Amino acid sequence: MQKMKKLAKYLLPYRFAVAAAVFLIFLQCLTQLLLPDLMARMVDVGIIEGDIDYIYTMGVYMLIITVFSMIFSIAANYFTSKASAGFAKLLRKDLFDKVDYFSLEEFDRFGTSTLVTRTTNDVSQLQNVIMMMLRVVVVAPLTFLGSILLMLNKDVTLSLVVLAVVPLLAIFVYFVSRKIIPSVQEMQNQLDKVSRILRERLTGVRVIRAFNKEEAAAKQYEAANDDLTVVSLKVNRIVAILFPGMLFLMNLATIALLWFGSFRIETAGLTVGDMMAFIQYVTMIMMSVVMISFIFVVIPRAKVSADRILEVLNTNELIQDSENTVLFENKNQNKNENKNINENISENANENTNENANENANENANENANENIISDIPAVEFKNVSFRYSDSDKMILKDISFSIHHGETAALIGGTGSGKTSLISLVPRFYDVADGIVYVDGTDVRDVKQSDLRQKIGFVPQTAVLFSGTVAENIRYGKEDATDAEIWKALEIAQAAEFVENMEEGIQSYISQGGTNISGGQKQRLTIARAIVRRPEIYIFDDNFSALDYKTDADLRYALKTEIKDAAVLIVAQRVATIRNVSKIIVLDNGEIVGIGSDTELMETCSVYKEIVESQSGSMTENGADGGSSAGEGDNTDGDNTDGSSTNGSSTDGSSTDGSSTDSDGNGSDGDGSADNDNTDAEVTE
Ligand SMILES: Nc1ncnc2c1ncn2[C@@H]1O[C@H](COP(=O)(O)OP(=O)(O)OP(=O)(O)O)[C@@H](O)[C@H]1O
Repeated sequence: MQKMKKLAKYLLPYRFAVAAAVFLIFLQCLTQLLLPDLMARMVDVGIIEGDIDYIYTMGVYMLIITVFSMIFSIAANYFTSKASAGFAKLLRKDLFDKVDYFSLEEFDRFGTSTLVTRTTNDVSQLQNVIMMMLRVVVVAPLTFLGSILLMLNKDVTLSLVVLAVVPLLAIFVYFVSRKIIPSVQEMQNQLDKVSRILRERLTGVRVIRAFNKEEAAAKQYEAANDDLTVVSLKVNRIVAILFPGMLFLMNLATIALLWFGSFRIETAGLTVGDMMAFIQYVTMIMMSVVMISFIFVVIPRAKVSADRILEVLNTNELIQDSENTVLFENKNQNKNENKNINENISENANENTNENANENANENANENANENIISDIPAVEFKNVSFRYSDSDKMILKDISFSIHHGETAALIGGTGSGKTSLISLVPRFYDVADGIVYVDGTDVRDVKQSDLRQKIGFVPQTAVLFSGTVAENIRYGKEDATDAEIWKALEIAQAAEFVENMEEGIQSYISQGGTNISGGQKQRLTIARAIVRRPEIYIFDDNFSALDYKTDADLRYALKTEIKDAAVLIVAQRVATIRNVSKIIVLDNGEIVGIGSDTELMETCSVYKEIVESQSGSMTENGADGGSSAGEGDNTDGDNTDGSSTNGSSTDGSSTDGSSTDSDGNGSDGDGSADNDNTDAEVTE
């Protein structure tokens, strides 16, 4: 009941349409009830007594009533449609808004397919039920009671005989409908399953083709489809019993009526017209019982849909803005004040020292400021952070502490599943920590509005996601009012300007759904441009550069470095070569930080890091020895080689040879890459 109340509020704005519909259906129902009596009189007076005028008069009355009935019915349908469609519109909107604010925890819990089915199919189910209920709720009881009263008015004994069948019908309907409810629930779940498999198969079509898995995919879909068919058939079998069963009972009532009616005509003076009216009343009574029983079929379905919808609407997002959110501005103000104070202090201090020393100190300070840290308060700081997903007890991150300042770049490296993506998801507060605190600009991320927090962050997820629309529209996801010039600048930094220029309509070129008409690397670059266009204070890249060839990767990082000097950058990387020049490398192993430092430091102190480096140069050696021809591995090899020669010459002496052996594969582009990389890497070096 509580549930129904919650859903009824969506009908509230359409209460006038509902009231009008109910009133019109009521009128239609009354007109229907008048007809049998008019017909009875027509037969008894007009036909039996041969009064033609009376037949005409009654005929005209009946015609007028029927026309009115039709008008009422059409108008009622208009209002019921208006109310039910409006209800569905509001409900869909609320569902969408709700889901829009779900944190990733809720998406993980529900899954995308069921959220789609709940917002579409389940809402349509409720819409249909409302349409039907508005009619049935008025028609069924009114017809039922009206017919009984009119019948009793004509012949009480005969009425009682006929009415004896009604409880039989009611009991039959009750038992059948009880069987339907669980099957309907199961049917809805199977429908979810089919749509989930369909979605997976369709989005993964390339993988399926590449691995010749069409048959397996078809089999999996077939199995789910079969399950759905089985359970749908089960429901329909019950429905199939229900209606003939009811018709049988209705016919039984009519036979009983004719049998006993004929006696009543002989003995109690029942007229033929009344007998015919009786038959119509019985039909109307049975029809109203059928209508009510139909409710029993539809309501369980609607209940399942309502439950599924309410489950979404009643979900409390695990991540919500706290009641007393603070503004970053305050912090920044403090920060600036602190900065001013520091500047004053250093000015005073400078005045008191000798001039030469002063100049040197200033130069050093400026260099440091330009290259590295801009303010004392870290842009991102993890303090003893532990984290686990809500559906599991296993701690994915354990006691993580590190910080990144504005103007600083840090790289996160570690094996697959070591927790890199989980870690960076905590910065924009996609998830909440289990323990410890994540600070952004010195403020606990739980203390600020999520929108304020995310405004500061340019997050590029691991999987490149583009929406159907133009390149410009996709980039403007990052900044709604970005000018064309800003978009081009972002594209330039993301190394995407060239290929967008070559597209027929430049930034107005259309990207099809999911970005299927551009390459993986191009897609990735557009998502990077989308983050850059908003000029955030913090950039987070989740292993986005591995989809790029090494030259583009290096060019992009160089452009980033020169264009976004003040921002803090956190890069998740798989290819060690791409981050070896970063001064702060954070090594993650099994959810724990096992080393923080520069490449040189880590090579000496961190066995996990050394292992990662060696494993990647190891694969290089194998490639070299085997004359490996994989383009991807070739890229990697070049990368390591370049990096090795520019930063760690001694330790990667071996890779130098590997590099040349890969080049000797005749991979021209690799050769190019390494030449450019030598340059760029030197410049990227922090
Ligand atoms: N939504 C989730 N719910 C439950 N567990 C998850 C979820 N996402 C990831 N995990 C688990 O958390 C662990 C860390 O995963 P994470 O994606 O953070 O690793 P990663 O280092 O980014 O891996 P990769 O380099 O392969 O992207 C894994 O064991 C994974 O199974």
